[in-house]
Amino acid sequence: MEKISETDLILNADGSIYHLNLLPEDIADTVITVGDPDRVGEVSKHFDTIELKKGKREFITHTGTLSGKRITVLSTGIGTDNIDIVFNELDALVNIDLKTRMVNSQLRSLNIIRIGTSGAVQADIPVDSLLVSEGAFGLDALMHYYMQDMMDEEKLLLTAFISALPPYGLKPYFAPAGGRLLAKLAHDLPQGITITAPGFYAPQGRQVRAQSLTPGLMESIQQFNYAGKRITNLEMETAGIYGLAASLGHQAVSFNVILANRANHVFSKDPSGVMEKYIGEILQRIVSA
Ligand SMILES: O=P(O)(O)O[C@H]1O[C@H](CO)[C@@H](O)[C@H]1O
Ligand SMILES: O=c1cc[nH]c(=O)[nH]1
Repeated sequence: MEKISETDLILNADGSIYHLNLLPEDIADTVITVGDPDRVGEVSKHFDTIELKKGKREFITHTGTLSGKRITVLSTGIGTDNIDIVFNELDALVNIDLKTRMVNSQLRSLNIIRIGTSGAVQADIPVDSLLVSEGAFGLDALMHYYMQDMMDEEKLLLTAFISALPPYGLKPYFAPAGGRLLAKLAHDLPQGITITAPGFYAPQGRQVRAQSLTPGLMESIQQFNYAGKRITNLEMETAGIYGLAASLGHQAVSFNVILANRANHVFSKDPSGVMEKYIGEILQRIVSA
C-alpha cells in the first residue's frame, strides 16, 4: 500500500486533520452530525461529561459521555460539499495512521447519526414530526465522484426515479441507510425516502424572485411511487452521508425533524422547541441501543 501524500491528506502543524482540526483520540465511535454549528451545544448540554470542545470554520466538535457511552457531536454546515470533507476526514481519523500516512490494517466502522431539519413533501406527514431516511436520492453531484456498490433493487428504484423526473438533465444517485444502525435506533419510527437537494430554494421547488428552470420537479417527486415506496422529505445532506458512509464502511442513519410541510404550506411554530425535544429522544435511543 502506498503512503498518502501531504496534499491528498492535509494535516495542521499540531498533527490534526485539516478542516475538522481534530486528532484521532478526539472522536468517539458514535458520531452525531448536525448541520447548524449552534446545535452542537444543544446536543452536548445533555451529556454527563464533556472532555473536548474544538472547532474550525463551521465544523464544531464536542466529545463527552452520556450514561457511560462516549459520543461525539459535530456540525457539518449545509450541503454535501461539506459532507465530502467531514466524512473523508472522520474516516482518516479512525482508519489512517496520520504519522505514517498509511491505511491501518484493521479498519474501524463508525456509527454516524444525523439529526437535521427537513421539509416534508407529502400532505400526510405532520410538521413537528420525526422521520427516518431509509434511503436517499441525491440530486447533488457528490456520489458521482466515488465508487459505489448498489444492490439490484436499489438500481431498479433509481432507474424508476430517473424515468419519473421531467427532462431537466438531472443525474440522481441513490444511497441506503446503514441497515444495522437503522434497525437498532429507529425501527419503530416512520421511514421514507429522502431527497437531498443541492440548494434550498429552486432545487427544493421554492419560488421567491429568481425564476426556476425546473417547474413540475416537486410534483414529480411528490407523485413518485415505486413498489409502494414514496418520497417523503427534502433536505441537503443525507444522500451524501449515506453514500460516503457505505463507501468507507461506516453505518449511518439520518433523523429528519420535519419543520415544513411543502404540500400544505405550513411551517413549524416552534422550530427550536421541537428540535430540543427530538435531540433528547434520539440521545435516549442511542444510549439504550
Ligand atoms: O438543520 P440542518 O441539519 O442544517 O439540515 C437542513 O437545514 C439546512 C437548510 O436550512 C440544510 O442543511 C438541511 O439539510
Ligand atoms: O424545507 C426544508 C426545511 C429544512 N431544511 C431543508 O433543506 N428544507
